[in-house]
Amino acid sequence: MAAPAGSKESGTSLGRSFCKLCLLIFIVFTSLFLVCLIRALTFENREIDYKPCKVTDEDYIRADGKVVDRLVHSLRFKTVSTSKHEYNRDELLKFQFFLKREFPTVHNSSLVKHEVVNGYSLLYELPGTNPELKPYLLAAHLDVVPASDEGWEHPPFDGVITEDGHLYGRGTLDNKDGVLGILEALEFHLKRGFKPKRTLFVALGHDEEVGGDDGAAHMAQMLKDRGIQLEFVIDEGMPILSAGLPMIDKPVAIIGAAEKGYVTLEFKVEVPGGHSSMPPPETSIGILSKALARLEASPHPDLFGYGPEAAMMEHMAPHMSFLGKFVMTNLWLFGPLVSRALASKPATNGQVRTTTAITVFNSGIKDNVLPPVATAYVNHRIHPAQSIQDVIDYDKAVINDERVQIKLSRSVMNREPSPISPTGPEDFGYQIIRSSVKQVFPDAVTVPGILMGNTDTKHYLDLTKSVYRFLPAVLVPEDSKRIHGFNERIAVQNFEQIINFFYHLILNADQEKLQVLHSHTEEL
Ligand SMILES: CCCCCCCC/C=C\CCCCCCCC(=O)N[C@@H](CCCCN)C(=O)O
Ligand SMILES: [Zn+2]
Ligand SMILES: [Zn+2]
Repeated sequence: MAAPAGSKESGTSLGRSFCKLCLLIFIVFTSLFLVCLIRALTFENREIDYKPCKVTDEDYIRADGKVVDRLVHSLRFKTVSTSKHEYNRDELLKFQFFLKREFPTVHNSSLVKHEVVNGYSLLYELPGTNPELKPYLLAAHLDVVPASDEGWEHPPFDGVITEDGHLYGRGTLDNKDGVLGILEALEFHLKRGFKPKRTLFVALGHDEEVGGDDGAAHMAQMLKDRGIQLEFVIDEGMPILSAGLPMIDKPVAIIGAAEKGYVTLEFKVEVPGGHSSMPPPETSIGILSKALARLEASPHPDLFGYGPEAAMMEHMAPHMSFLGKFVMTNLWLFGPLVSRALASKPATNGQVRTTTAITVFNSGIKDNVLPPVATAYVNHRIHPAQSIQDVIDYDKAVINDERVQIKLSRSVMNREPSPISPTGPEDFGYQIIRSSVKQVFPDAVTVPGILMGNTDTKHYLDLTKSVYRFLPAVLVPEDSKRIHGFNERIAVQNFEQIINFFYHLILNADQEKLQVLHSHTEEL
């Protein structure tokens, strides 16, 4: 017969049950710990380091007065794009003539074919001596987003260099650093008699910030019409993060093997107008504002592990502290923790979900008139695991108000997320970029990742599967606010590194095939 509740016997059996539970919990946690420990200890670093090009001290380009002056002068051209087909044509032409004057070897060498495309984009071809080798393409863009002096420590188009060695200006990070970096490296190569074995293209678009339809799209079509397929493309993209990533204290070069999708949705509320002395309970502004507030309060789902972000963290594992390796080689268990860490900052939240940014709100006629229409634009950057339709369906469900009309904005080029480019040990383009990073930034860890922004590479996807978005600007996550924001700036010393990255990339890409330096798997 069961002992009555509260008697001595029931207390003993309760104690026994509690001990069994504690033992079970201990066994489960110990087993989990042992599984994680074994995985961390046996994690195989599959990276292979390849033999980089041989360089000597003369092969290093110094950002001397003239080099820096060229970048400073470039920033002063207000090559601003405002909307599709709307960009400053006069400033683009002035910039174009400046580049022709400042890079005479690039523009006059018999080794270089140079074309002006659709009036303002610049396409260069350096035919290789070995036609068997597939060409590659270096891309950048000449245009910038708008900027006014307000909010800037130094006027955005003055090109001021501060005492701590930072050059301030619109375009220093996005993307005149890329344009001048490529041209400085190419001019240096050509002056030293460089003749490529592998054909090299350089494509400088003039309207990337408004979709690239007039620039990169035309250059891509020209290459397609010539029957050209590319070994790889590298364009602006992710940076080298010198800090800000969990459990790693080395600089991390994130090579964008994919880029998120892009969709801007128009939200509209139309109601009868009228006299503001007899208002309804909610005006069009009130209805739309509440709907948008619901959108901001309901972030799109966390999709950590459904895109390249998990591989990015796993590639960091061999370079982390033991705790970091313990966590990053066991994302099956710690993934939610890592994704929460990434989601905690605007600069890294875009790695784990589709982001939502309310960027435009228009409404109102006069202070005593009820507004008949309220309109807002919301810009989403779409995680590779979602589609434009998924985003629209989610927003509709969150807003859940028939009075709010939702439609695709026609003023911009909406895009699904890109395919994910190969980043394996044998993938030529990815490994060439890795090798070049290591030659200029020997302490940096290189990992594949996803670019949250968008680039002209969407126009080159038919020419190769190997598309990478990377530029070795050395940043911390907080610097992301400077891109398209106030006080965009680059350290002059970092610009010198960018030039040398492209110098080494051009040499490394000119190899016929990868030559293994050593494989980490041999170290185990
Ligand atoms: C663990 C990952 C941490 C990530 C931290 C990243 C910090 C961000 C630093 C650099 C990002 C550079 C982005 C430059 C590429 C974006 C270029 C751009 O502005 N593109 C425009 C194109 C608009 C086209 C119109 N449809 C854009 O994306 O808005
Ligand atoms: Zn850009
Ligand atoms: Zn931009």
